[in-house]
Amino acid sequence: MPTKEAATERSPAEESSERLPARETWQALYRHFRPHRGAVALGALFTLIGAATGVAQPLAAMTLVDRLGDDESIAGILLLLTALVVLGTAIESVGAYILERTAESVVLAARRTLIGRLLRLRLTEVERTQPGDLMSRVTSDTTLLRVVTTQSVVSAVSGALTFAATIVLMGLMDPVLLGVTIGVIVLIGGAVSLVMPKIAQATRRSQEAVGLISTALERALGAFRTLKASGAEGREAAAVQEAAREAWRHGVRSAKWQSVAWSSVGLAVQVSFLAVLGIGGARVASGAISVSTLVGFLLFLFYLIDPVSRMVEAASHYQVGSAAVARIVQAERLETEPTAEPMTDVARESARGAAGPASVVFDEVTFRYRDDLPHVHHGVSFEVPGPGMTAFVGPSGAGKTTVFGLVERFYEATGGRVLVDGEDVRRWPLAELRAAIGYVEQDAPVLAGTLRENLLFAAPDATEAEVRDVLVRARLDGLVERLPEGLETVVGHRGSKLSGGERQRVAIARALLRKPRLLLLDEATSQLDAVNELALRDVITEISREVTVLVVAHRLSTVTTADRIVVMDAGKVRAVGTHTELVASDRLYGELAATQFLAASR
Ligand SMILES: Nc1ncnc2c1ncn2[C@@H]1O[C@H](COP(=O)(O)OP(=O)(O)OP(=O)(O)O)[C@@H](O)[C@H]1O
Repeated sequence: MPTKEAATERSPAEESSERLPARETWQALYRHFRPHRGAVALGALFTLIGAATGVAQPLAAMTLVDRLGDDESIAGILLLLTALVVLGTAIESVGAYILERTAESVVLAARRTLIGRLLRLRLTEVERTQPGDLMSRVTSDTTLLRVVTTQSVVSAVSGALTFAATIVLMGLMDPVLLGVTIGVIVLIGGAVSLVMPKIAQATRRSQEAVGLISTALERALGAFRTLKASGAEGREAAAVQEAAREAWRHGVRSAKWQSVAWSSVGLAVQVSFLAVLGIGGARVASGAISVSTLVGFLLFLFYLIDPVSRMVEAASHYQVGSAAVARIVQAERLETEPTAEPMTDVARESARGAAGPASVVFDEVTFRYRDDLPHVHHGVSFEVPGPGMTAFVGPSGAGKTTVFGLVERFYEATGGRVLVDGEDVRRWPLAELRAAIGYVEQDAPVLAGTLRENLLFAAPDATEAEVRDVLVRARLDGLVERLPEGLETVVGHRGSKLSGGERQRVAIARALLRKPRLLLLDEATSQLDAVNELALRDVITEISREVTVLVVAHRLSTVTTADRIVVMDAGKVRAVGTHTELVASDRLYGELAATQFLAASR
């Protein structure tokens, strides 16, 4: 089922239905081939030597036939033929191994580049794509590069060379028969060239469908409980199966055209054989050529199957590869975040920790998530000097979480300025900015893996003592003690084996372990029981004496003690003050407080 984004935007999957111009396809394929050209050349050399021994075989066979006619011994020539076969096979198999190995290296390099880029993508780019489709580009499309950048290059080159050599030898034997052969091959070759673009098109569609399978599966498995609770297994399975069927349909279409191309090679040779047999027979009868020449020519003709098939194969692999490379190029073109930015003085000082708790200033910030969407922030301004706790409250959709997204520079303000430590976040090196911040997202994501991996995720160098300390502070020590495997307990996909409250505490512990100068908590304690919530509130209050803490809260009871409360409504700041001040001065806050305290007293 299409999501809101999918309905309004062009995903890379949709873009990939457009073909990459031929020149760009060549360039992209060459980029993948270039680092391995040495290995491919070596593989090609072995293949060529192997093929050369193959070319020598008909010559040896001709000599054998002549000797048979002259009643001479054939033992020597038989030995030579056997040696040629064994040597040719051995050399060719070494060449094949080198090429296969190189092919794997091409795939590895393409995957590494893609993975490196994907994890550095801008959030906006990820939001407008389908993760499943991106995954299939890394896993499935890259595998289609393996053949085209190695085996096909060699096949094309060695095929063309052996084809030329064979044609020359055939021409020397009998130009008339060669003319007949070439005539048939050109006719059938012309037909094959019409088929080639169909292979590319079918492959492209098939790969797009593979992307859809991943997307549909990711959607279903990512919300597995909801899927089951909604009784949607059948419908979702049908959607995935439909995508699988689509992949099959186009895969079969590609296979059909490929088999048409390949069987045309056989057809060309068979037809040539019949033509050569007919015309050659007449020429033998008229004494124009000898029997051995005709036999040799016919052997060469069958030998021609190999180079011609190689060239056809290379051409059809090129079509498959060009479809895959177009999808890879589209993924590579998605915008990434900057990595190496120069450090400004303020950033450098802050990074050293010299600046203590961070300050945050929003100066007339305007923001919208996409150009086609309305603004979410309409001139948001507030100042948060560190340390202390500042709470953001207001109706759902007011733009509170968006404040955090802009501080982390997940998104860039469309107008105004966001300052951290007095420095515009756009002038901060991203890594340094984020190193100063601990962030607990609204739905407290926990990653698959162990509890320890989750805690160390944001601070891989934390010591055991620091981990233990944070466990106590986040009230997780009891849980860890209860679990037979303690910190090594596997928490399941997105922490599905933990309770909602436990997930939140893990997320808080993870953020604390980072020792941030600025802590962003988005509804971080909403799922905790009263006792744990109170305890963690105390911990956070204590932390806020040294660190700047920003919290988004729906339950006002959790933020009444905040040093400062920013009331947001419809993308604007309507008031800033303490709880007591706001109850007296701001109507919206007063209403929120009244409703919530009423609710609490029921
Ligand atoms: N990634 C996004 N892409 C497009 N629109 C978004 C995105 N995230 C949020 N929005 C929209 O921006 C507006 C503000 O969202 P935001 O999450 O900042 O609100 P909030 O005040 O934190 O709400 P809540 O209290 O419900 O969490 C909402 O209308 C929301 O639909």
